[in-house]
Amino acid sequence: MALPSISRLAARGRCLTSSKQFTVTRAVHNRIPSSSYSTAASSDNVINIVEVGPRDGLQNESAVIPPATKVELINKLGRAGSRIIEAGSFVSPKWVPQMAGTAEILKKMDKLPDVKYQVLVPNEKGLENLFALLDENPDKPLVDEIAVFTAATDEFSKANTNTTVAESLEKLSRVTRASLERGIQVRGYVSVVITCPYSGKVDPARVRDVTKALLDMGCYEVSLGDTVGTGSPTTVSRMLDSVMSVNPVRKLAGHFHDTFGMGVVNAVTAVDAGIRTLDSSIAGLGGCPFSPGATGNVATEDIIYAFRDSKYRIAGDLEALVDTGFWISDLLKRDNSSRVAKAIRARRERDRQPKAKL
Ligand SMILES: CC(C)(COP(=O)([O-])OP(=O)([O-])OC[C@H]1O[C@@H](n2cnc3c(N)ncnc32)[C@H](O)[C@@H]1OP(=O)([O-])[O-])[C@@H](O)C(=O)NCCC(=O)NCCSC(=O)C[C@@](C)(O)CC(=O)[O-]
Repeated sequence: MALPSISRLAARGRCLTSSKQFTVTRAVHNRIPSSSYSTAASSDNVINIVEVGPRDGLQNESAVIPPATKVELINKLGRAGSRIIEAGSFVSPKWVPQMAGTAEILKKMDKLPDVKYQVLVPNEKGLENLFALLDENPDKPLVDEIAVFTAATDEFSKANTNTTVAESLEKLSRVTRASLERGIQVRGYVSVVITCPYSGKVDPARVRDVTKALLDMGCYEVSLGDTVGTGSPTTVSRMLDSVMSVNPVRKLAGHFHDTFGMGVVNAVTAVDAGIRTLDSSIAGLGGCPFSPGATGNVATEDIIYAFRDSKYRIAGDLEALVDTGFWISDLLKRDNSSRVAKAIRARRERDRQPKAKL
């Protein structure tokens, strides 16, 4: 990916990132009673959560979800303390019909000043559509960043975006450059970092190299996706050792699906390895349309609970997030996949029972 101006643009992207550091206000703290939050992203004790529920969580739902519901979900998450929200995607509606209304959602959602909103963009067409929307709405900064995505295997990349990995990196370098030129920072995803649903076990060296290509083209961070959710602490550690041998850990994030119930332990493994950004989905919503059998992301509620009473600080009001998770699960008529949310609801019900007289 040796495009001449990429490293210069990457440097600009980094400056943008630091100029966008958010200031914590008393009002924000007041809204987040159950956990403290600092935006000092360099602090070793802060874990950032990227809430992917409105995008990764909803993209696989077969029933049409009205845009107003998606807007309300995004607003509820922001009010419950989520600080980075993936709000939708500018992918082809023929490929992922559920994401078709993203432009309308961005226009209608509340854009909270202390929340960073990102959208997924697969190619130049998607970026053109996003730029057209931004041009039509010059007074409202609708998004803070985009996310581009590729995979560690050609087989998955073909199924997901109709390109090989090499072709996709070439396309994404153009998308990244154009986005950075417009002052919009870019996050990258690598899918199938442990197992590919089409070709099996994935060589960690492939993940290492694709991650490096995304960082070299100017992504400020790369999220490592266990798309299928087969990872365990051993395989995740092995993959991270390889990726971290050439890529700075502070530019990596963990994105774990919970198919085998390993989402939380894999997230803890990633944090132990030095990663400080985790992707998760409210109520564990989700699944990738091109990863048959995979379930949703690890639940946001479970991640927040896992680090409670630890040295780490994570933004988010757990009780409000539990309410949001049950609200959306009930609307979608699906089971809430968060064990923590279920336990908290059971505790609330017990607390409501009249106490037996001694
Ligand atoms: C990349 C493409 C578009 C290539 O799809 P393609 O069919 O090869 O595209 P094309 O360039 O040949 O264009 C075909 C038609 O689609 C249109 N088109 C082309 N691009 C767009 C666009 N952006 N928005 C709207 N329309 C578009 C284009 O204009 C044309 O329209 P026509 O001339 O036939 O009327 C397609 O494969 C696609 O949209 N794939 C998206 C797949 C997807 O969204 N997957 C889920 C997200 S990734 C994920 O979930 C994993 C992640 C990130 O969460 C991490 C993890 O867990 O691993």
